[in-house]
Amino acid sequence: MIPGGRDAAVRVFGRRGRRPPQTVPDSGLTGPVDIPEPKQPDEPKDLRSRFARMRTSVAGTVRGLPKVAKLTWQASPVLTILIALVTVVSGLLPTVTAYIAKILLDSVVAAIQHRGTTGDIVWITLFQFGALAATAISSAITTIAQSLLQERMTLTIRNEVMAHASKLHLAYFEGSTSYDMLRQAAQEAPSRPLSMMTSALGLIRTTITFASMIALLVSISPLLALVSLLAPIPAFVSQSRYGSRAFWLTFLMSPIKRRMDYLSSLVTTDQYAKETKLFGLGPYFVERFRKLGQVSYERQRKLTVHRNVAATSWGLLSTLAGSAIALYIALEAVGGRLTLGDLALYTAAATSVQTSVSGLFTAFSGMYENNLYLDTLYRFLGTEPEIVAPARPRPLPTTVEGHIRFETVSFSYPGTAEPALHGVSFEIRPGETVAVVGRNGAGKSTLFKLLCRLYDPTAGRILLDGVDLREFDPEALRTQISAMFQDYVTYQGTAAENIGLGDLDRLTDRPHIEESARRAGADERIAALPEGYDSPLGRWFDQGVSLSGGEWQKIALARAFQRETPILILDEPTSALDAQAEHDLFSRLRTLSSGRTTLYISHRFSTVRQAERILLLDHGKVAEYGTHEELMAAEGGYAELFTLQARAYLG
Ligand SMILES: Nc1ncnc2c1ncn2[C@@H]1O[C@H](COP(=O)(O)OP(=O)(O)OP(=O)(O)O)[C@@H](O)[C@H]1O
Repeated sequence: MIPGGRDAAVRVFGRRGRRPPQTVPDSGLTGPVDIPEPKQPDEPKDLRSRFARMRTSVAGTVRGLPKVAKLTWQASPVLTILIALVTVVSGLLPTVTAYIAKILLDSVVAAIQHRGTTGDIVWITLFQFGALAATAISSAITTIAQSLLQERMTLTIRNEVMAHASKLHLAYFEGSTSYDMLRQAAQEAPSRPLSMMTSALGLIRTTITFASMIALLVSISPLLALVSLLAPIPAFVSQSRYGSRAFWLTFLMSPIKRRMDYLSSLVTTDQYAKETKLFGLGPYFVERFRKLGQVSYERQRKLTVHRNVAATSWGLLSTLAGSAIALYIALEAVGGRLTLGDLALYTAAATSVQTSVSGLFTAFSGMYENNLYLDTLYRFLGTEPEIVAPARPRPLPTTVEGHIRFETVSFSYPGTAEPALHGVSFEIRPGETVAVVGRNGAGKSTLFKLLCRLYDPTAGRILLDGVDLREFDPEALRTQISAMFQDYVTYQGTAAENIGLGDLDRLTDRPHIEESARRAGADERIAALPEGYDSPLGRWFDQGVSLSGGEWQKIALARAFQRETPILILDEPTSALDAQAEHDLFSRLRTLSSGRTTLYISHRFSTVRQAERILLLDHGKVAEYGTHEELMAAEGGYAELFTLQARAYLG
């Protein structure tokens, strides 16, 4: 679902539109390509609210500055000081240059009229050279400092984004709005603080130029100063308006861009290539991508054209004012009220004030636009992880026994009405092995996720050795659990790394890794690889070995066995294993799980019956719980499913 999908659909088709909202597909795979955007905050229409909004955005932008300055300082104090010094100097240079030009012209006139010497002219030219050289050097320093800062700041921010993302709760990654925010923070935001800083420094530099120039202008003609001041305002207004629209479009485009990225990955990633080819989906996906791209381009085109046409039209007003000023000065010179040097100075000053004012506005609207992106970054960085340690976490017992108790646990995934678990109560004694069974969607994996505290129950509680899981530090709790999930990860690394990552403390402990591989039944295959445990797995490597599905599953199992914990959780551990490998694993599991509380999910009843107790879930509720014999004798749901499968085997 895109954020506000249903509302958005209503906006597109109307309340009693051509199609009922629920039939509007927003996956991007079929249906209209003009995927509606989430609602953009309304543009204020009347002057008063526009002014109020401007005040808010100025305040917001200014408030954003200290954070950015801090980031820049953190990235490099030396470069920050350097760039600040150069800014002040380069702010003054245009005024100095203009003043030197005036003196030079006046000296030339004086020399012509035999009131001065050529020596004066040489000196002034030397000064002029100095000022021009300083301008060139300061601009070079700015470029160098900026690109170095850019590198460092991008690294700092990407680090922060990664560090924060690694702390966030699982549900955050599963919501589409938060996913968009994460995408913005990871891709757009890293370059923004420096742009913001550059704009802010530009603002300071321009202010210095502006103040010194205006001082010159006011002393000669206040009217001239006023006209130069007012002319560029319209250009600013249009800039700030389109700046915010550009942000919204990039942000809002996320849903459409996300679908484009997905379509592109369907065609360009090895993972999907087989199916895409078999079903002949390639050209279809390419065509969908093209259509979505067209919509995205059209929206971007409209904005770019409007933004630039408006800016240029308003900018013409400023040009007109500039020409009027030039005429005024020229007439004054003809009238003999100004010297030739004054004429040069005023022309330079007036032009400079005008460019400064529009520069000020441009810098400010740049800051405003960057600030909107930064807001997203800060909002992301400000998102509190929902699964956190309590203020005073209870220390884990020195030996965790693995006594698990669910007390009327209910759970609904965020944004869903239907509970995935409903009033679930059961108990597992320390060291016991329990198989969890049930139809697809019954809530089995959810149960495991709650036990690992990837989510917290909506109601009820889960106890480990008599203590509510929420009283422990979740990270400490997870060190007590080894788990293999249904959708395990296949790391693009060596076989040893793939297993070693299961226990960071023993990442390079080769004998232990080999033992874990033996436990999972992966050792023979790894030994047969070209470089044994050091063989790279996966296609990212030139010499990477492609493993079969079952072989990968054994590696993932070995990773789970790498940790020696009191609780072992396996979500369909043998779904990809052959019959022999499955049999071997379950034979070993008896030894492997001795003294550990073990839970596994399986749809194969031959393995399920080997568990000490069996928990049957049905529509998120505990339907049956007991030994195989008890449940068979009860002739309930378990007995029915068991017989169904057994009969199929016996023909
Ligand atoms: N991340 C999620 N967000 C929202 N709903 C979810 C999420 N994961 C699972 N669900 C829903 O919760 C219910 C239980 O899912 P769960 O994965 O626990 O089922 P399961 O019993 O493990 O199924 P299977 O045997 O197919 O693996 C399902 O109806 C599913 O649609």
